[in-house]
Amino acid sequence: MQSLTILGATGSIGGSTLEVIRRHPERFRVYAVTAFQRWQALLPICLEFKPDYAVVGTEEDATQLRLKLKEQHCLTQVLSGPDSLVAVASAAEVDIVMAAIVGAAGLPPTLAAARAGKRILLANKEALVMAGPLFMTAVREGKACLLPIDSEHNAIFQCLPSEGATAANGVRRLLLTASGGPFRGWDTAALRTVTPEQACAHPNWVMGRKISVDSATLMNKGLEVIEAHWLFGMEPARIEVVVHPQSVIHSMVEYADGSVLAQLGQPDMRTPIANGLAWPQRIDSGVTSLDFTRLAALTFEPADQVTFPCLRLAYAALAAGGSAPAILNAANEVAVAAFLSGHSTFTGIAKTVAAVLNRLPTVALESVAHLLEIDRESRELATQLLS
Ligand SMILES: NC(=O)C1=CN([C@@H]2O[C@H](COP(=O)(O)OP(=O)(O)OC[C@H]3O[C@@H](n4cnc5c(N)ncnc54)[C@H](OP(=O)(O)O)[C@@H]3O)[C@@H](O)[C@H]2O)C=CC1
Ligand SMILES: CC(=O)[C@@H](O)[C@H](O)COP(=O)(O)O
Ligand SMILES: [Mn+2]
Repeated sequence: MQSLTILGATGSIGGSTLEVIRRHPERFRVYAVTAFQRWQALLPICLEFKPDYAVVGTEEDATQLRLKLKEQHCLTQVLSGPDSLVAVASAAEVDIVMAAIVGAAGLPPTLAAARAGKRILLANKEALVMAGPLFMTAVREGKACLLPIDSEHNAIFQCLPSEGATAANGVRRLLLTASGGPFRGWDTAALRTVTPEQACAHPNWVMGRKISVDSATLMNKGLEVIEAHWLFGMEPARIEVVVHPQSVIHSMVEYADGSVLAQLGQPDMRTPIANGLAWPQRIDSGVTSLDFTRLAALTFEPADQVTFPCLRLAYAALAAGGSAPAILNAANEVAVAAFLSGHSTFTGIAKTVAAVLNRLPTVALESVAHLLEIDRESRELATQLLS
């Protein structure tokens, strides 16, 4: 029996994780679940999975949740705040941590899980993008087992030899597939007036609002290029993006002999989640088979980095190195939040990210404290530019 902490249990990835775990009560028990503001959504999760701990954002919300749980005779203890996230991610009782908080808020508990040597199922790509070398050092030093959950990276992980991606084992390039998002084929003029609802209507995947907007700007693919660089130790020039609107092929690895290995499947996150939970074994995820006789054509095209400059900005930040990916990520988080709350335009996202990257110097990352200071500064500048 393996014991699991689910960071971000009330989100889209959190929900899919619980669906897979529900099928395997003999294999997994839930040690802790966390949410931020939606403590009401944590209540039924606690009642069903009976975790030892539940963590919410504030002590006020914790009091409310405690009351409701007591009424139902549920023994789950309720904690609050960022330190409690770190505690449940690194507790000795925990074997596996699902890192599914959205954004930079997920970094401290995920880093704590790495230092504590846990099996980390990494969905929270922003943590790796902002902290790349610091995070990978923590994984190495903590002897953690880092498994990618992001569908593209999980696909690549499945297509790579067990020693990973290096030129020495004959890997020529990694090919990340991109759906192109809901605005594929649109021009910049049309993008100026799109609404959050349009941007969140992903053609193939049902996901949280922040990642849905990132998919629409192609920043998601940019973050994924940086994520692939750190996960697989692959140089940026050998990480390519190809638009594949059907999202059936989740990514590919090309080898020196010209072979291309691809992972295919339904666009359903329960597949990579089950892969991470059971690796190196395979378990039922609840995902149905692909019916090849009913699949329409699988098509491919280049990404439009002129209309969607975020992908280009991410490649540039990766090339610049040091603090640039953290600045890119922080500015993007602020700009996406402004767009989602109606305070900025869709095209304003790329403009804000570019402006913040232009104004702040790229420096070497010295420590996590230094990184968090850069994150704070970048958010401050992005907020100023948007006001
Ligand atoms: N959804 C998907 O299919 C995929 C997602 N990912 C990545 O996984 C991560 C999660 O995405 P997704 O599930 O879609 O996101 P959601 O918005 O659906 O869920 C986010 C979760 O994080 C919690 N949360 C939000 N802000 C904070 C905070 N400041 N402190 C603590 N917890 C917080 C939320 O709590 P509350 O509910 O209380 O707000 C919720 O549990 C992202 O990094 C995303 O890029 C990667 C690949 C696919
Ligand atoms: C499910 C997943 O991993 C998302 O990151 C998804 O890939 C988004 O799709 P696009 O960014 O390709 O539109
Ligand atoms: Mn992805």
